[in-house]
Order: sequence, then structure tokens, then C-alpha cells
Amino acid sequence: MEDTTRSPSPTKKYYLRPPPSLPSAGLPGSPRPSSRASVTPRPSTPARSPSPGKLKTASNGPNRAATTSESMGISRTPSPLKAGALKNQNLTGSVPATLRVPERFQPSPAQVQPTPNHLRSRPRSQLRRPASVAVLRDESGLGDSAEASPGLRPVSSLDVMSPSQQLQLRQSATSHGRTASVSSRFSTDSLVGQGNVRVLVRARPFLPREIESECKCLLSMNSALGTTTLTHPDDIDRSDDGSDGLNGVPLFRRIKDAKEFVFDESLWSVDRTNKNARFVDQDALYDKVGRGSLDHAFEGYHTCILAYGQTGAGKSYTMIGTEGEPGLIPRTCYDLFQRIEKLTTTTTTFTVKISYFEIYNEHVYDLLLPTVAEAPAPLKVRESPVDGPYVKDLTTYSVHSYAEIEKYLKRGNRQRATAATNMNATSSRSHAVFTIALKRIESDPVMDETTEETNSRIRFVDLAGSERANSTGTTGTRLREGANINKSLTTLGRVISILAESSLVSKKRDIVPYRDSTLTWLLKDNLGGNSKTAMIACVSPCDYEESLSTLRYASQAKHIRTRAVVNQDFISPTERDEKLVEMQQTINKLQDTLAQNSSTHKQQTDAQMVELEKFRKVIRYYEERAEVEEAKRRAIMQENETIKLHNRLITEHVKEMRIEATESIKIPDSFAKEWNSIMQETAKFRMELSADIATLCRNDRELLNGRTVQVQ
Ligand SMILES: Nc1ncnc2c1ncn2[C@@H]1O[C@H](COP(=O)(O)OP(=O)(O)OP(=O)(O)O)[C@@H](O)[C@H]1O
Repeated sequence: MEDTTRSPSPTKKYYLRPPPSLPSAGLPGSPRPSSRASVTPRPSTPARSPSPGKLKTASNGPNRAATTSESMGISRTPSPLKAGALKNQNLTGSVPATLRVPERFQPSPAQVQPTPNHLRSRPRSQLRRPASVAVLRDESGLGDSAEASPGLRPVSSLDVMSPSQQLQLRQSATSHGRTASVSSRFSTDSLVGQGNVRVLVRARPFLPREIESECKCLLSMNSALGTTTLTHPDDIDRSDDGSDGLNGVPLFRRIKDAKEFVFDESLWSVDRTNKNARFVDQDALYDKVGRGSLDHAFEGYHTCILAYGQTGAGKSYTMIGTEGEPGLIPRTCYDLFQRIEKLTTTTTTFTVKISYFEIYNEHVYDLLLPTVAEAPAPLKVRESPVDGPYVKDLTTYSVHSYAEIEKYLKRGNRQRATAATNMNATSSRSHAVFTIALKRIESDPVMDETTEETNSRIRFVDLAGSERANSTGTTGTRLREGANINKSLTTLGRVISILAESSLVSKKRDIVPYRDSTLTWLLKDNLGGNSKTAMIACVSPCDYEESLSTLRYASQAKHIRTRAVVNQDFISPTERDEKLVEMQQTINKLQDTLAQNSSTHKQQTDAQMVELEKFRKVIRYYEERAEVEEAKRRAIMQENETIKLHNRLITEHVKEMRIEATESIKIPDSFAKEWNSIMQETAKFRMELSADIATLCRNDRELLNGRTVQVQ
């Protein structure tokens, strides 16, 4: 069944025992428990519970506590922060018993390599690659990435290149200060200054489930040539007829679908029976990539090691490792403090700071917080003009011993988001970035002052696995995680492709879409800037499609050129004094400018004050006017009220007088009767008078009419 939320706590399969010289009672030395329940899934809003998940066997329980420096009784390495603190100590070459190299960090006799000088790249004489191969590759330029039929010839890139491409590549090589026939970029010390991203491919052993289902090995490698050949499963089946062959691939038979790639290193970790490829265990891997990276960090370069590959291909095993087989990160940290022990003197001291974060669903989360919140807030990514993109408010710890780093690594790995998929029961669902900031301080014991500082950054990136939804059996939250993982890896692929193209062909570089994903934005410097970068492409020995895609991806990355510089500030006493004078002058200038500005500012302010006063006066005038008007209005209103009252009183008085007058006049009845009869008589008289008048008028008219007839 699918897990739907994310467990914050399952420990990625990373364990470290203290060195044998330390008390190890109760430490996790036993093999990882085989039973593993499914992980508590992560909710869609990134919420993490501090409870440990069950995916990766964690170093929980009593054993875990015993691994801290305190419980192990490790006496801490004297702090290298202050030169003065070390003045009276004899540190030259003596390694405390507690820091002696434990067995698991020591190379097996078969893999013993010449001890490298910690501050120098390895001499060319130690390189195992035949010169003829290097010449052949370098002439082609694309030879490393070209896929060819192994039956024809190992490196066939010349066949696939047009003459113009070859010319362009030669020009490109010459413009970078190299001859076309001698390659420096394939050497282990090719990471000096400008150089290509080193690409190593590592094939992991068969997993129990693959052995059970009788999967065939599709890979073969040749360590000396650096070639990796991938054979199509159909061809393996055809050749599986009992004939002699190399890892199932017949030696004298041309196989149509086989793909061959050439890398800086092809690392065979499948089994120990391969005649052409030496078995590369964790220790040999550290020799091939980790040690050199640390050398460069001590020289002052930023370095980066990325692990890429399909889910379950061995990225976390390579970077973090297991209890008994620590990976690159713990080995580098251990070696780091070993070297610091040796190199610390009265004039040279070192400081180490670490940080650890993950990118989950395009959000950045701090992996080193002392306590994990239920729903931790994602951190913001910012870009500084000097340091490039960085994670704001990321927790950084100063560490003084391997034991301290180990403690923080365990904390971070516990908090990293993992969840089960069909392909890998302990699948990482996030990209994890572990950073070590190393500062070397050279000081002048006489003056007791710092004269030189070198700042370098070692970055380890354990990318989440690329995957196909159907093969990993993902739905819901897992599918969304997968989509985000694939999105960021696709953006990484586009960035690699553009950078590789512009490194190969001298044309104007397209805009590199660093900002299209949080991963590429944060890795901007490591991919195309100030960093010596190595990519370890991890492949499964029996998954044709995924391995082919990983190998193609890795092939492109080989062509990226970075421009690493030593991050050093050297200051001699004379230079320092000059700088101080210069800075004092600058301060004086700035103070003058400030004073000038303040006088100009004062003048401007005075003029503004006058204006302001004018406005205030106007406002005051209008305010006074308003007050007078208001007083007038109030007086009129009052007068009006008085008049109204007066009118009311008069009206009432008149009414009273009228009533009084009516009441005082009393008419006697006889007078009334007489009055009525007079009125009746008057009316009668009026009627009679009207009738007489009417008669008279009629007579007059008749008279007038008669006269008129006579005249006629
Ligand atoms: N070189 C190796 N030697 C022995 N075992 C290995 C090797 N590489 C990988 N494995 C084993 O293969 C399994 C898957 O490896 P791992 O978890 O490292 O894969 P991954 O690439 O990190 O996967 P994901 O991206 O899903 O986290 C683990 O059990 C691991 O121990």
C-alpha cells in the first residue's frame, strides 16, 4: 500500500561506529534489522513529526546516545580557532590515540594507494589511464559521451563527429590553453583552475530481490579504459547459451544494441569476479573522488560531489554509506580532522562549520534544527552578489572534531524525508545538501595578526532518485513528490545540457535556467561557476532503460567546464597598513559627503519651514473667520428664538382678548327677534325692489323699441 505522508525521522542507512580505539560497547555494530515497516507518510503540507519512522533502520535506542562525543569519552581536538591557544602544544604529526584511523576507514591492502600530499594534487605518474586512450578521447572531444558498438572499437566518437564539430572542439580545447592531443581533464588532478566536471559511474551489486527474480547483468566495465557498456536485455537473452562472455556479454560477438560510454572513472561495485574491472568498495571510492576533493578544499577551492541516479541505484550508499561501510561524507569528515590535526601549527589554524538542508517538494528545510516542528517552515533562498545563492537563516554549527560532525550528520539523516517506493524501501524523497565550510587562517605570531585567510566549501549533494511513476508504483503524495523530483532533475538536465553545449562549442551561451528549480538555483556555482565539481552517476546492473538514461545524463555533464578559483585573502602587514589608510580616506570622504549633504539638507529644510509657516498662517486666518461666523450664527439663532417666543405670547394674548370680548357682549332676546324681523323685511323689500327694477327695465326696452319703429 502507498504511504501518504512523509516521515521526518527515519534514519537514512547511515551509521558510524567510533573508531575501534574508542569504547564501543553498545554501539550499532550489528547488521541492519531486515524487517522494516512502511514509513509514516508525509502530509501534503510539509509536516514532520519528530517520531522516528521505520524505513531506514535508525541508530535509535541506547546505542545512539553512545555515539556522541560525550558518551564515547572522546577528548575533543583542541580548538584551532585561536593560534595562541596552540602555541605551547606540540602538534606536529602526533595524532591522539582517540583519532587514530579506525579499521573501517583504512584501505584494504589490495587498494593501498600512494599517500597523497594533502595540499597537492596527485602526480601524474600515479594515473592508471594509458596515455593513448587519453589522446584518443581528447582528439574526439565527444568520445566520452558517444555511444558505440563495443564490437567495433572502444571509443568511436570520431565516427559520429562531423569534421566541423571536430574542428570546433579542437579550437575550444586550444582556447582553454590545452593542446588538442593531451588531455588534462581526464586526470585526477584535472580539477585545478578551469576544468570539466569529473564524472564517475558506479554500478552497485544486485539486491536480494533482483537475485530472487534472476535478473541479468546488463553492465560491463573496463577500469583501465574508463568504459561502461550497457547491453540490451534481449541481447543478453540471446547470448545466454552457455558461451563464454563477460558478465553475460559475449566477447567476440557484435551486439547491436550495446551502448558504450567513457567516463573519468567507471567504478565496478557489482561483484569481485570481473576480470576487467577492479571491485570498488567504499574505501576505494573515497580514494578516487573524496580524497582529491578534500585536497582541493585545503588548497582553497570550493568543491562539490553530486550523486545522481535512479531510485535505488546506490546514491545514499555512496554518499552516506552504512554502519560498517561509511560513505564519502563521513570519510571526508574523518579525514578532514585528521589533516587539521597534522596541519595545525602556531601560525596555521582552521575553523570548520557545517550545515545540512534538504529540498523537498521545491522547499528548503533545515536538517540540523535541534527540535523538529510539526510543520516546519520552509527556508527562503536568497542571492548574494559575493556568495551567490544561499539559504537564509540556515543553522550552521562550528565543529571541532569528527565526533561532533558525526552527531550532526546523524541528526540530519534522521530528519531527512524518506519513504518507501516499490523500487527502494528506503527511498530518499528529497535532495540533501551537506556543506562543510573550511577556513584556514595564517597568522603572524610576532604581530599576533591574521595575514592570510583561505575559505573553501565542500558540498555533498545526495540527489533524490530519478524514477518512472509506473516502476516505482507511486500514487498520491508519493506521485507528487516524484513529479517534483523529476521536475528538478529535468531542470538540472537542461542546465547541464546548456552548460555542456556552450563548453563544447564556442557560441554565445543560452540563458541557463538555474532559477527554474530550487535545486539548480542553489547549485548554480557548483554547476557553472567557482567550484571543482564531480558527479557520481549511480546505476543498477540490471535496469536497461533507467541506466541508459543515467549514463546519457552523466555523459553530458562531462562537458561542463567550471572556473574554480582559490578563495584566498592574503594581506601582508604593508598591504594591510595601506588598506587601512585607504579605508580611512574613504571614511573621511564619506563623512565629508555626509556633512555636505546635511548642510544642503538644512537649507532645503529652512525654505520648507517658511512655506510651512505661510500655510499655517492661512489656516489660522480661516479658523478665526470660522469662529466669528459661528458666533454670529449662534447670536442670530438666539434672537430668532426670542422673536418666536414673543410671537407665541402675542398670539396667545390676542386669543384670550377675543374670548373675553365675545363673552362680554350679551344681546337681549327681544333685540334679536326684532333684528331677525328687520332682516326678513329687508330681504322682502329687496326682492320687491328687484322685481320693480326688472319691470322698469322691461318697460324701458319696450319703449325704446317702439320709438325705433316710428322713426323707420
Ligand atoms: N555499492 C553498493 N554496495 C552494496 N550495497 C549497495 C551499494 N549501492 C547500493 N547498495 C544497496 O542498494 C540499496 C539501495 O541503495 P540506496 O538507498 O543508496 O539507493 P538510492 O540511490 O539512494 O535510492 P533513493 O534515491 O531511492 O534514495 C540499499 O540497500 C543499499 O545498501
